[in-house]
Amino acid sequence: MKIFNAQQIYAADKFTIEKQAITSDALMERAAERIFSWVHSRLQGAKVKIHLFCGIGNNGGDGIALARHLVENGYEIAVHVVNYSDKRSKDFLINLDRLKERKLWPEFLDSDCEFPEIGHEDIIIDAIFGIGLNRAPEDWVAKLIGHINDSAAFILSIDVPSGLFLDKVSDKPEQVIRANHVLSFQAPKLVFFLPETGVFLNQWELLDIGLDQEYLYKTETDFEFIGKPEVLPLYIPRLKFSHKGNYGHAVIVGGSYGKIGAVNLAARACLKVGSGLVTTFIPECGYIPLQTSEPEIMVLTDEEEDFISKIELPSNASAIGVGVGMGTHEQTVAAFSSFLNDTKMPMVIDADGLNILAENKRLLNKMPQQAVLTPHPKELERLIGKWEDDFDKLKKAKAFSKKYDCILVLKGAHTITIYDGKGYINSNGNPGMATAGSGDVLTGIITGLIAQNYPPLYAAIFGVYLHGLSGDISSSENGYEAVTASTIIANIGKAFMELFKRASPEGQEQPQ
Ligand SMILES: NC(=O)C1=CN([C@@H]2O[C@H](COP(=O)(O)OP(=O)(O)OC[C@H]3O[C@@H](n4cnc5c(N)ncnc54)[C@H](O)[C@@H]3O)[C@@H](O)[C@H]2O)[C@@H](O)CC1
Ligand SMILES: Nc1ncnc2c1ncn2[C@@H]1O[C@H](COP(=O)(O)OP(=O)(O)O)[C@@H](O)[C@H]1O
Ligand SMILES: [K+]
Repeated sequence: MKIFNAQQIYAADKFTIEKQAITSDALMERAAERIFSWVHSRLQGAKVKIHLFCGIGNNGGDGIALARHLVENGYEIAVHVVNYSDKRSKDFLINLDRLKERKLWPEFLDSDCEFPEIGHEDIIIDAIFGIGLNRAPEDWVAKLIGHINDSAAFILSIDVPSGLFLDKVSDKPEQVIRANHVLSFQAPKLVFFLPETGVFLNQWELLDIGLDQEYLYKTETDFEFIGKPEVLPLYIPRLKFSHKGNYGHAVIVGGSYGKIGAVNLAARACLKVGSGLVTTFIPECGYIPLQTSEPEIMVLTDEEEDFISKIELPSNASAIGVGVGMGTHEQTVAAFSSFLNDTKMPMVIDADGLNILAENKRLLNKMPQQAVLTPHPKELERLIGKWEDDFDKLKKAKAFSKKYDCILVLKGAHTITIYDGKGYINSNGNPGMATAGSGDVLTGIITGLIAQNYPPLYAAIFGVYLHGLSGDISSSENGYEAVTASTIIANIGKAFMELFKRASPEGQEQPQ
Protein backbone atom coordinates (compact mmCIF):
# COMPACT_ATOMS: atom_id res chain seq x y z
CA MET A 1 0.00 0.00 0.00
CA LYS A 2 1.36 3.37 -0.96
CA ILE A 3 2.29 5.97 1.62
CA PHE A 4 1.56 9.42 0.23
CA ASN A 5 3.06 12.65 1.49
CA ALA A 6 0.90 15.68 2.34
CA GLN A 7 1.29 17.31 -1.09
CA GLN A 8 0.19 14.10 -2.79
CA ILE A 9 -2.84 13.81 -0.53
CA TYR A 10 -3.88 17.39 -1.28
CA ALA A 11 -3.39 16.67 -4.99
CA ALA A 12 -5.49 13.49 -4.69
CA ASP A 13 -8.27 15.49 -2.98
CA LYS A 14 -8.18 18.08 -5.74
CA PHE A 15 -8.09 15.50 -8.52
CA THR A 16 -10.98 13.58 -6.97
CA ILE A 17 -13.11 16.68 -6.56
CA GLU A 18 -12.63 17.57 -10.23
CA LYS A 19 -13.03 14.08 -11.64
CA GLN A 20 -16.05 13.17 -9.57
CA ALA A 21 -17.50 16.65 -10.05
CA ILE A 22 -18.19 17.10 -6.36
CA THR A 23 -17.50 19.98 -4.00
CA SER A 24 -14.72 19.84 -1.40
CA ASP A 25 -17.49 20.10 1.16
CA ALA A 26 -19.04 16.90 -0.24
CA LEU A 27 -15.69 15.15 0.24
CA MET A 28 -15.55 16.43 3.81
CA GLU A 29 -19.09 15.15 4.35
CA ARG A 30 -18.02 11.74 3.07
CA ALA A 31 -15.13 11.78 5.54
CA ALA A 32 -17.44 12.78 8.39
CA GLU A 33 -19.97 10.08 7.50
CA ARG A 34 -17.23 7.43 7.54
CA ILE A 35 -16.01 8.59 10.95
CA PHE A 36 -19.55 8.72 12.27
CA SER A 37 -20.37 5.17 11.20
CA TRP A 38 -17.12 3.96 12.75
CA VAL A 39 -17.96 5.65 16.05
CA HIS A 40 -21.66 4.73 15.97
CA SER A 41 -21.03 1.05 15.25
CA ARG A 42 -18.90 0.91 18.39
CA LEU A 43 -20.86 3.12 20.74
CA GLN A 44 -24.36 2.07 19.61
CA GLY A 45 -25.85 5.21 21.10
CA ALA A 46 -24.15 4.80 24.51
CA LYS A 47 -24.69 7.66 26.96
CA VAL A 48 -21.11 8.72 27.09
CA LYS A 49 -19.95 12.32 26.84
CA ILE A 50 -18.05 13.11 23.66
CA HIS A 51 -15.82 16.18 23.54
CA LEU A 52 -14.96 17.32 20.05
CA PHE A 53 -11.91 19.59 19.88
CA CYS A 54 -12.00 21.16 16.42
CA GLY A 55 -9.48 23.45 14.77
CA ILE A 56 -10.48 26.01 12.17
CA GLY A 57 -9.08 24.27 9.07
CA ASN A 58 -10.39 21.23 7.25
CA ASN A 59 -9.42 18.84 10.02
CA GLY A 60 -11.59 20.97 12.30
CA GLY A 61 -14.24 20.93 9.57
CA ASP A 62 -14.27 17.13 9.71
CA GLY A 63 -14.81 17.38 13.46
CA ILE A 64 -17.64 19.92 13.15
CA ALA A 65 -19.36 17.82 10.46
CA LEU A 66 -19.01 14.75 12.69
CA ALA A 67 -20.55 16.71 15.58
CA ARG A 68 -23.69 17.27 13.47
CA HIS A 69 -24.06 13.54 12.80
CA LEU A 70 -23.50 12.73 16.45
CA VAL A 71 -26.07 15.21 17.70
CA GLU A 72 -28.61 14.09 15.11
CA ASN A 73 -28.22 10.58 16.44
CA GLY A 74 -28.76 11.52 20.05
CA TYR A 75 -25.20 11.57 21.37
CA GLU A 76 -24.27 13.85 24.25
CA ILE A 77 -21.58 16.09 22.82
CA ALA A 78 -19.61 19.24 23.60
CA VAL A 79 -17.97 21.04 20.69
CA HIS A 80 -14.89 23.12 21.48
CA VAL A 81 -13.52 25.20 18.62
CA VAL A 82 -9.79 25.71 19.06
CA ASN A 83 -9.64 29.20 17.65
CA TYR A 84 -5.94 29.29 16.83
CA SER A 85 -6.25 31.50 13.76
CA ASP A 86 -8.76 33.77 12.03
CA LYS A 87 -8.09 32.04 8.70
CA ARG A 88 -10.97 29.64 8.89
CA SER A 89 -11.37 27.26 5.98
CA LYS A 90 -14.40 27.51 3.73
CA ASP A 91 -15.60 24.01 4.51
CA PHE A 92 -15.09 24.53 8.21
CA LEU A 93 -17.39 27.57 8.01
CA ILE A 94 -20.01 25.73 5.95
CA ASN A 95 -20.14 23.02 8.58
CA LEU A 96 -20.15 25.48 11.45
CA ASP A 97 -23.25 27.09 9.95
CA ARG A 98 -24.91 23.71 9.56
CA LEU A 99 -24.25 23.00 13.21
CA LYS A 100 -25.67 26.34 14.28
CA GLU A 101 -28.76 25.67 12.15
CA ARG A 102 -29.30 22.71 14.45
CA LYS A 103 -29.10 25.07 17.42
CA LEU A 104 -25.79 23.72 18.55
CA TRP A 105 -23.40 26.45 19.61
CA PRO A 106 -19.81 25.44 20.04
CA GLU A 107 -17.66 26.86 22.78
CA PHE A 108 -14.78 28.93 21.33
CA LEU A 109 -11.44 28.40 23.05
CA ASP A 110 -8.70 30.99 22.84
CA SER A 111 -5.57 32.04 24.68
CA ASP A 112 -7.50 33.53 27.64
CA CYS A 113 -10.02 30.82 28.24
CA GLU A 114 -10.27 28.09 30.81
CA PHE A 115 -9.99 24.63 29.41
CA PRO A 116 -13.04 22.38 29.63
CA GLU A 117 -13.21 19.69 32.26
CA ILE A 118 -12.87 16.20 30.88
CA GLY A 119 -14.20 13.23 32.80
CA HIS A 120 -12.17 10.03 32.82
CA GLU A 121 -14.94 8.11 31.09
CA ASP A 122 -15.49 10.72 28.38
CA ILE A 123 -14.39 10.34 24.81
CA ILE A 124 -12.31 12.93 23.00
CA ILE A 125 -12.41 13.53 19.28
CA ASP A 126 -9.20 15.25 18.30
CA ALA A 127 -9.74 17.34 15.16
CA ILE A 128 -7.45 20.26 15.99
CA PHE A 129 -4.79 19.89 13.30
CA GLY A 130 -4.56 17.45 10.43
CA ILE A 131 -1.95 17.15 7.72
CA GLY A 132 -1.88 20.93 7.34
CA LEU A 133 0.23 21.60 10.46
CA ASN A 134 3.17 23.68 9.28
CA ARG A 135 4.53 25.27 12.44
CA ALA A 136 4.57 24.61 16.14
CA PRO A 137 1.22 25.33 17.82
CA GLU A 138 1.06 28.49 19.91
CA ASP A 139 1.68 28.13 23.62
CA TRP A 140 -1.95 28.09 24.68
CA VAL A 141 -2.80 25.46 22.03
CA ALA A 142 0.15 23.39 23.24
CA LYS A 143 -1.19 23.72 26.80
CA LEU A 144 -4.61 22.58 25.61
CA ILE A 145 -2.97 19.57 23.96
CA GLY A 146 -1.27 18.86 27.29
CA HIS A 147 -4.63 19.20 29.07
CA ILE A 148 -6.20 16.69 26.67
CA ASN A 149 -3.25 14.29 27.04
CA ASP A 150 -3.45 14.53 30.83
CA SER A 151 -7.08 13.46 30.85
CA ALA A 152 -7.84 9.79 31.25
CA ALA A 153 -10.37 9.95 28.42
CA PHE A 154 -10.07 7.84 25.28
CA ILE A 155 -8.65 9.97 22.47
CA LEU A 156 -9.74 9.36 18.90
CA SER A 157 -7.74 11.45 16.45
CA ILE A 158 -9.04 12.38 13.03
CA ASP A 159 -6.53 11.71 10.25
CA VAL A 160 -3.42 12.26 12.41
CA PRO A 161 -2.78 13.06 16.07
CA SER A 162 -2.88 16.86 16.25
CA GLY A 163 0.53 18.46 16.54
CA LEU A 164 2.26 15.71 14.59
CA PHE A 165 4.08 17.04 11.53
CA LEU A 166 4.15 14.78 8.48
CA ASP A 167 7.72 15.61 7.51
CA LYS A 168 9.65 16.42 10.65
CA VAL A 169 9.86 15.49 14.30
CA SER A 170 8.41 17.97 16.76
CA ASP A 171 11.09 19.17 19.16
CA LYS A 172 8.44 19.43 21.86
CA PRO A 173 6.70 16.09 22.38
CA GLU A 174 4.31 17.70 24.86
CA GLN A 175 2.79 19.61 21.92
CA VAL A 176 1.49 16.47 20.27
CA ILE A 177 -1.73 14.60 21.03
CA ARG A 178 -1.17 11.06 22.24
CA ALA A 179 -3.94 9.23 20.47
CA ASN A 180 -5.44 5.95 21.55
CA HIS A 181 -6.73 5.46 18.04
CA VAL A 182 -6.37 7.31 14.76
CA LEU A 183 -8.85 7.20 11.91
CA SER A 184 -6.79 8.20 8.93
CA PHE A 185 -8.14 8.96 5.50
CA GLN A 186 -7.41 6.66 2.60
CA ALA A 187 -3.73 5.88 3.16
CA PRO A 188 -1.39 5.47 6.13
CA LYS A 189 1.06 8.24 6.91
CA LEU A 190 4.83 7.69 7.17
CA VAL A 191 4.89 9.17 10.68
CA PHE A 192 2.83 6.26 12.00
CA PHE A 193 5.83 3.97 11.51
CA LEU A 194 8.89 5.89 12.66
CA PRO A 195 10.11 5.37 16.25
CA GLU A 196 10.20 9.09 17.08
CA THR A 197 6.71 9.85 15.74
CA GLY A 198 4.88 6.52 15.91
CA VAL A 199 4.87 6.77 19.71
CA PHE A 200 2.09 9.35 19.54
CA LEU A 201 -0.49 6.79 18.51
CA ASN A 202 -1.49 3.44 19.79
CA GLN A 203 -3.52 2.13 16.87
CA TRP A 204 -4.54 3.41 13.48
CA GLU A 205 -7.15 2.46 10.96
CA LEU A 206 -7.93 3.65 7.47
CA LEU A 207 -11.20 5.09 6.28
CA ASP A 208 -11.85 4.97 2.56
CA ILE A 209 -13.22 8.34 1.46
CA GLY A 210 -13.28 7.39 -2.20
CA LEU A 211 -10.27 9.34 -3.43
CA ASP A 212 -9.69 8.72 -7.12
CA GLN A 213 -8.29 5.21 -7.63
CA GLU A 214 -6.52 6.08 -10.85
CA TYR A 215 -4.66 8.93 -9.17
CA LEU A 216 -3.70 6.71 -6.24
CA TYR A 217 -2.57 3.92 -8.57
CA LYS A 218 -0.50 6.11 -10.85
CA THR A 219 1.20 8.31 -8.30
CA GLU A 220 4.68 7.11 -7.38
CA THR A 221 5.53 7.30 -3.69
CA ASP A 222 8.78 7.21 -1.75
CA PHE A 223 7.43 4.70 0.73
CA GLU A 224 5.24 1.66 0.60
CA PHE A 225 3.54 -0.20 3.44
CA ILE A 226 4.13 -3.93 3.08
CA GLY A 227 1.34 -6.33 4.00
CA LYS A 228 0.15 -9.66 2.70
CA PRO A 229 -1.10 -8.32 -0.66
CA GLU A 230 2.34 -6.88 -1.36
CA VAL A 231 4.37 -9.97 -0.41
CA LEU A 232 2.21 -12.68 -1.96
CA PRO A 233 3.25 -11.87 -5.54
CA LEU A 234 6.90 -12.17 -4.51
CA TYR A 235 6.52 -15.80 -3.47
CA ILE A 236 8.23 -18.37 -5.71
CA PRO A 237 6.29 -21.67 -5.67
CA ARG A 238 8.05 -25.03 -5.38
CA LEU A 239 7.71 -27.25 -8.41
CA LYS A 240 6.59 -30.86 -8.40
CA PHE A 241 9.58 -32.25 -10.31
CA SER A 242 12.17 -30.21 -8.51
CA HIS A 243 15.07 -31.47 -6.43
CA LYS A 244 17.15 -29.89 -3.69
CA GLY A 245 19.60 -28.57 -6.24
CA ASN A 246 16.87 -26.26 -7.50
CA TYR A 247 16.61 -24.52 -4.15
CA GLY A 248 20.14 -23.36 -3.75
CA HIS A 249 22.94 -23.80 -1.28
CA ALA A 250 23.00 -21.21 1.47
CA VAL A 251 26.13 -20.68 3.51
CA ILE A 252 26.21 -18.99 6.90
CA VAL A 253 29.62 -17.64 7.81
CA GLY A 254 30.14 -16.52 11.38
CA GLY A 255 30.47 -17.54 14.99
CA SER A 256 33.26 -17.22 17.52
CA TYR A 257 33.91 -18.75 20.95
CA GLY A 258 30.64 -18.44 22.93
CA LYS A 259 28.66 -17.22 19.92
CA ILE A 260 28.18 -20.32 17.83
CA GLY A 261 24.46 -20.15 18.64
CA ALA A 262 24.04 -17.18 16.30
CA VAL A 263 25.16 -19.34 13.37
CA ASN A 264 22.95 -22.17 14.51
CA LEU A 265 19.91 -19.85 14.51
CA ALA A 266 20.65 -18.31 11.13
CA ALA A 267 21.32 -21.72 9.53
CA ARG A 268 18.13 -23.24 10.93
CA ALA A 269 16.13 -20.29 9.63
CA CYS A 270 17.75 -20.81 6.20
CA LEU A 271 16.57 -24.41 6.13
CA LYS A 272 13.08 -23.49 7.29
CA VAL A 273 12.52 -21.04 4.46
CA GLY A 274 13.31 -23.81 2.03
CA SER A 275 16.95 -23.53 1.08
CA GLY A 276 17.97 -26.81 -0.63
CA LEU A 277 21.27 -27.14 1.22
CA VAL A 278 22.71 -25.25 4.15
CA THR A 279 26.34 -25.15 5.18
CA THR A 280 27.92 -23.20 7.99
CA PHE A 281 31.47 -21.97 8.09
CA ILE A 282 32.55 -21.54 11.71
CA PRO A 283 35.60 -21.73 13.99
CA GLU A 284 36.60 -25.24 15.05
CA CYS A 285 35.07 -24.87 18.55
CA GLY A 286 31.58 -24.94 17.07
CA TYR A 287 31.96 -28.17 15.13
CA ILE A 288 30.59 -30.66 17.64
CA PRO A 289 27.70 -28.55 18.97
CA LEU A 290 26.48 -27.72 15.47
CA GLN A 291 26.88 -31.19 14.02
CA THR A 292 25.16 -32.85 16.94
CA SER A 293 22.28 -30.43 17.24
CA GLU A 294 21.38 -29.93 13.58
CA PRO A 295 21.68 -33.05 11.45
CA GLU A 296 20.48 -31.32 8.27
CA ILE A 297 23.17 -28.66 8.39
CA MET A 298 26.67 -29.24 7.03
CA VAL A 299 29.62 -27.76 8.85
CA LEU A 300 32.94 -26.49 7.54
CA THR A 301 35.47 -25.24 10.05
CA ASP A 302 38.23 -22.69 10.17
CA GLU A 303 41.66 -23.87 11.26
CA GLU A 304 41.41 -21.55 14.25
CA GLU A 305 39.65 -22.86 17.34
CA ASP A 306 37.85 -19.72 18.54
CA PHE A 307 37.48 -17.31 15.63
CA ILE A 308 37.48 -17.18 11.86
CA SER A 309 40.81 -16.56 10.13
CA LYS A 310 40.19 -17.64 6.53
CA ILE A 311 36.80 -18.02 4.90
CA GLU A 312 36.30 -20.95 2.54
CA LEU A 313 33.07 -21.75 0.75
CA PRO A 314 31.64 -24.95 -0.68
CA SER A 315 32.05 -24.92 -4.46
CA ASN A 316 28.34 -24.77 -5.28
CA ALA A 317 27.33 -22.05 -2.79
CA SER A 318 24.57 -19.78 -4.10
CA ALA A 319 24.08 -17.21 -1.32
CA ILE A 320 26.01 -16.20 1.76
CA GLY A 321 24.93 -14.79 5.08
CA VAL A 322 27.96 -13.44 6.88
CA GLY A 323 28.68 -11.81 10.20
CA VAL A 324 26.44 -13.31 12.88
CA GLY A 325 28.36 -13.90 16.10
CA MET A 326 31.58 -13.52 14.10
CA GLY A 327 33.48 -11.15 16.37
CA THR A 328 36.01 -8.60 15.18
CA HIS A 329 39.34 -10.35 15.85
CA GLU A 330 41.99 -8.79 13.63
CA GLN A 331 42.44 -12.05 11.74
CA THR A 332 38.69 -12.18 11.19
CA VAL A 333 38.78 -8.63 9.83
CA ALA A 334 41.55 -9.68 7.43
CA ALA A 335 39.62 -12.82 6.46
CA PHE A 336 36.42 -10.86 5.81
CA SER A 337 38.35 -8.29 3.80
CA SER A 338 39.93 -10.82 1.45
CA PHE A 339 36.61 -12.67 1.28
CA LEU A 340 34.97 -9.48 -0.03
CA ASN A 341 37.79 -9.12 -2.55
CA ASP A 342 37.27 -12.62 -3.92
CA THR A 343 33.51 -13.19 -3.64
CA LYS A 344 30.91 -11.55 -5.79
CA MET A 345 28.13 -13.92 -4.80
CA PRO A 346 24.78 -12.61 -3.44
CA MET A 347 25.38 -11.75 0.18
CA VAL A 348 23.59 -10.79 3.38
CA ILE A 349 25.82 -8.95 5.83
CA ASP A 350 24.81 -8.67 9.48
CA ALA A 351 26.13 -7.96 12.97
CA ASP A 352 29.96 -8.11 13.13
CA GLY A 353 30.11 -8.12 9.35
CA LEU A 354 28.53 -4.66 9.56
CA ASN A 355 30.78 -3.60 12.42
CA ILE A 356 33.84 -4.54 10.40
CA LEU A 357 32.52 -2.56 7.42
CA ALA A 358 31.87 0.43 9.66
CA GLU A 359 35.42 0.31 11.01
CA ASN A 360 36.94 -0.23 7.57
CA LYS A 361 34.85 1.95 5.24
CA ARG A 362 37.07 1.16 2.23
CA LEU A 363 35.56 -2.35 2.29
CA LEU A 364 32.16 -0.92 1.46
CA ASN A 365 33.21 -0.52 -2.17
CA LYS A 366 34.04 -4.20 -2.32
CA MET A 367 30.60 -5.46 -1.45
CA PRO A 368 28.88 -7.41 -4.22
CA GLN A 369 26.09 -5.55 -6.03
CA GLN A 370 22.81 -5.46 -4.15
CA ALA A 371 24.30 -6.87 -0.95
CA VAL A 372 21.65 -6.93 1.77
CA LEU A 373 22.77 -5.20 4.99
CA THR A 374 20.62 -5.77 8.07
CA PRO A 375 21.66 -3.24 10.74
CA HIS A 376 19.88 -2.63 14.01
CA PRO A 377 19.90 1.09 14.97
CA LYS A 378 23.34 1.05 16.61
CA GLU A 379 24.93 -0.78 13.69
CA LEU A 380 23.24 1.64 11.31
CA GLU A 381 24.69 4.60 13.17
CA ARG A 382 28.16 3.09 12.88
CA LEU A 383 27.63 2.76 9.13
CA ILE A 384 25.96 6.05 8.20
CA GLY A 385 26.86 8.29 11.13
CA LYS A 386 24.55 10.08 13.56
CA TRP A 387 21.26 11.47 12.33
CA GLU A 388 19.27 14.48 13.47
CA ASP A 389 15.91 12.75 13.50
CA ASP A 390 14.12 9.83 11.88
CA PHE A 391 13.60 11.74 8.63
CA ASP A 392 17.29 12.55 8.43
CA LYS A 393 18.03 8.89 9.15
CA LEU A 394 15.93 7.82 6.17
CA LYS A 395 17.59 10.40 3.93
CA LYS A 396 21.07 9.26 4.96
CA ALA A 397 20.13 5.60 4.60
CA LYS A 398 18.83 6.20 1.07
CA ALA A 399 22.02 8.03 0.12
CA PHE A 400 24.15 5.22 1.56
CA SER A 401 22.17 2.56 -0.27
CA LYS A 402 22.55 4.47 -3.53
CA LYS A 403 26.25 5.12 -3.07
CA TYR A 404 27.12 1.48 -2.43
CA ASP A 405 24.30 -0.13 -4.43
CA CYS A 406 23.18 -2.07 -1.38
CA ILE A 407 19.83 -2.95 0.16
CA LEU A 408 19.56 -1.61 3.68
CA VAL A 409 17.20 -3.37 6.06
CA LEU A 410 16.69 -0.95 8.95
CA LYS A 411 15.50 -3.23 11.72
CA GLY A 412 13.03 -2.03 14.29
CA ALA A 413 9.38 -2.19 15.29
CA HIS A 414 8.55 -1.34 11.67
CA THR A 415 11.55 -2.58 9.75
CA ILE A 416 12.19 -0.45 6.67
CA THR A 417 13.93 -1.91 3.62
CA ILE A 418 15.64 0.77 1.55
CA TYR A 419 16.69 0.46 -2.07
CA ASP A 420 16.79 2.63 -5.17
CA GLY A 421 15.44 5.67 -3.35
CA LYS A 422 12.42 3.82 -2.01
CA GLY A 423 11.47 2.55 1.45
CA TYR A 424 9.36 -0.56 2.10
CA ILE A 425 7.83 -0.45 5.56
CA ASN A 426 6.98 -3.75 7.18
CA SER A 427 3.58 -4.07 8.78
CA ASN A 428 3.89 -6.95 11.22
CA GLY A 429 6.08 -8.11 14.12
CA ASN A 430 5.79 -7.39 17.84
CA PRO A 431 7.85 -6.35 20.88
CA GLY A 432 8.32 -10.01 21.82
CA MET A 433 10.80 -10.11 18.94
CA ALA A 434 13.14 -7.78 20.80
CA THR A 435 15.01 -10.85 22.01
CA ALA A 436 18.48 -12.33 21.61
CA GLY A 437 19.10 -13.85 18.22
CA SER A 438 15.95 -12.76 16.44
CA GLY A 439 18.11 -10.70 14.07
CA ASP A 440 20.22 -13.80 13.34
CA VAL A 441 17.02 -15.55 12.33
CA LEU A 442 16.21 -12.72 9.92
CA THR A 443 19.68 -13.02 8.37
CA GLY A 444 19.10 -16.73 7.85
CA ILE A 445 15.65 -16.17 6.35
CA ILE A 446 16.87 -13.61 3.80
CA THR A 447 19.95 -15.69 2.91
CA GLY A 448 17.79 -18.78 2.45
CA LEU A 449 15.44 -16.92 0.13
CA ILE A 450 18.26 -15.47 -1.97
CA ALA A 451 19.74 -18.98 -2.25
CA GLN A 452 16.43 -20.01 -3.84
CA ASN A 453 16.73 -17.28 -6.43
CA TYR A 454 14.60 -14.57 -4.89
CA PRO A 455 16.05 -11.26 -6.12
CA PRO A 456 17.82 -9.68 -3.12
CA LEU A 457 15.33 -6.81 -2.73
CA TYR A 458 12.37 -9.18 -2.80
CA ALA A 459 14.14 -11.57 -0.45
CA ALA A 460 14.60 -8.70 2.00
CA ILE A 461 10.99 -7.47 1.79
CA PHE A 462 9.47 -10.95 1.81
CA GLY A 463 11.91 -12.18 4.47
CA VAL A 464 11.20 -9.30 6.84
CA TYR A 465 7.46 -9.94 6.50
CA LEU A 466 7.82 -13.68 7.03
CA HIS A 467 10.03 -13.06 10.08
CA GLY A 468 7.42 -10.69 11.55
CA LEU A 469 4.60 -13.13 10.83
CA SER A 470 6.51 -15.98 12.51
CA GLY A 471 7.10 -13.65 15.45
CA ASP A 472 3.40 -12.81 15.59
CA ILE A 473 2.41 -16.47 15.55
CA SER A 474 4.97 -17.10 18.31
CA SER A 475 3.59 -14.33 20.50
CA SER A 476 0.00 -15.39 19.90
CA GLU A 477 0.89 -18.85 21.18
CA ASN A 478 3.30 -17.92 23.94
CA GLY A 479 2.87 -14.26 24.87
CA TYR A 480 5.46 -11.58 24.09
CA GLU A 481 7.89 -12.46 26.84
CA ALA A 482 8.28 -16.10 25.84
CA VAL A 483 9.01 -15.36 22.20
CA THR A 484 12.56 -16.52 21.48
CA ALA A 485 14.59 -16.70 18.31
CA SER A 486 13.95 -20.45 18.32
CA THR A 487 10.17 -20.05 18.55
CA ILE A 488 10.34 -17.65 15.61
CA ILE A 489 12.16 -20.32 13.59
CA ALA A 490 9.70 -22.99 14.71
CA ASN A 491 6.82 -20.91 13.35
CA ILE A 492 8.25 -20.14 9.91
CA GLY A 493 6.27 -23.06 8.48
CA LYS A 494 3.03 -21.77 9.98
CA ALA A 495 3.84 -18.31 8.65
CA PHE A 496 4.04 -19.70 5.11
CA MET A 497 0.70 -21.45 5.66
CA GLU A 498 -0.79 -18.22 6.99
CA LEU A 499 0.30 -16.40 3.86
CA PHE A 500 -1.87 -18.61 1.73
CA LYS A 501 -5.00 -18.39 3.82
CA ARG A 502 -7.75 -16.38 2.24
CA ALA A 503 -10.55 -14.53 4.00
CA SER A 504 -13.90 -16.34 4.08
CA PRO A 505 -17.11 -14.35 3.67
CA GLU A 506 -17.44 -14.23 7.47
CA GLY A 507 -13.99 -12.70 7.72
CA GLN A 508 -12.32 -15.85 9.04
CA GLU A 509 -9.37 -17.06 7.06
CA GLN A 510 -9.35 -20.42 5.30
CA PRO A 511 -6.51 -22.26 3.56
CA GLN A 512 -6.35 -21.47 -0.17
N1 LIG B 1 -8.91 18.63 1.46
C1 LIG B 1 -9.95 17.81 1.48
O1 LIG B 1 -10.73 17.79 0.59
C2 LIG B 1 -10.14 16.93 2.64
C3 LIG B 1 -9.43 17.20 3.79
N2 LIG B 1 -9.70 16.57 4.90
C4 LIG B 1 -9.14 17.02 6.17
O2 LIG B 1 -8.37 18.17 5.99
C5 LIG B 1 -7.20 18.10 6.76
C6 LIG B 1 -6.21 19.07 6.25
O3 LIG B 1 -6.84 20.33 6.35
P1 LIG B 1 -6.11 21.71 6.22
O4 LIG B 1 -5.25 21.70 5.04
O5 LIG B 1 -7.14 22.74 6.33
O6 LIG B 1 -5.13 21.76 7.47
P2 LIG B 1 -5.35 21.55 9.04
O7 LIG B 1 -6.79 21.45 9.38
O8 LIG B 1 -4.47 20.45 9.43
O9 LIG B 1 -4.76 22.90 9.61
C7 LIG B 1 -5.45 24.10 9.40
C8 LIG B 1 -4.61 25.25 8.93
O10 LIG B 1 -3.96 25.84 10.02
C9 LIG B 1 -2.79 26.49 9.61
N3 LIG B 1 -1.78 26.09 10.57
C10 LIG B 1 -0.86 25.12 10.46
N4 LIG B 1 -0.13 25.02 11.56
C11 LIG B 1 -0.60 25.96 12.41
C12 LIG B 1 -0.26 26.35 13.70
N5 LIG B 1 0.73 25.75 14.37
N6 LIG B 1 -0.95 27.34 14.28
C13 LIG B 1 -1.96 27.95 13.63
N7 LIG B 1 -2.33 27.63 12.38
C14 LIG B 1 -1.67 26.64 11.78
C15 LIG B 1 -2.49 26.04 8.22
O11 LIG B 1 -2.65 27.11 7.35
C16 LIG B 1 -3.50 24.94 7.96
O12 LIG B 1 -3.96 24.93 6.66
C17 LIG B 1 -6.84 16.65 6.69
O13 LIG B 1 -5.97 16.25 7.71
C18 LIG B 1 -8.20 16.02 6.81
O14 LIG B 1 -8.56 15.89 8.18
C19 LIG B 1 -10.90 15.76 4.96
O15 LIG B 1 -11.96 16.63 5.16
C20 LIG B 1 -11.09 14.99 3.72
C21 LIG B 1 -11.13 15.86 2.55
N1 LIG C 1 9.46 -3.85 19.18
C1 LIG C 1 9.63 -4.64 18.11
N2 LIG C 1 8.60 -4.89 17.28
C2 LIG C 1 8.77 -5.67 16.19
N3 LIG C 1 9.94 -6.25 15.85
C3 LIG C 1 10.99 -6.03 16.62
C4 LIG C 1 10.90 -5.22 17.79
N4 LIG C 1 12.11 -5.18 18.37
C5 LIG C 1 12.93 -5.92 17.59
N5 LIG C 1 12.26 -6.45 16.56
C6 LIG C 1 12.84 -7.27 15.47
O1 LIG C 1 13.71 -8.24 16.04
C7 LIG C 1 14.94 -8.29 15.33
C8 LIG C 1 16.07 -7.92 16.30
O2 LIG C 1 17.28 -7.92 15.62
P1 LIG C 1 18.68 -7.65 16.36
O3 LIG C 1 18.58 -6.43 17.20
O4 LIG C 1 19.76 -7.73 15.34
O5 LIG C 1 18.77 -8.91 17.33
P2 LIG C 1 19.97 -9.91 17.63
O6 LIG C 1 21.23 -9.12 17.48
O7 LIG C 1 19.76 -10.37 19.02
O8 LIG C 1 19.84 -11.00 16.64
C9 LIG C 1 14.80 -7.36 14.14
O9 LIG C 1 14.36 -8.06 13.01
C10 LIG C 1 13.72 -6.38 14.61
O10 LIG C 1 12.99 -5.83 13.54
K1 LIG D 1 -6.27 15.56 14.25
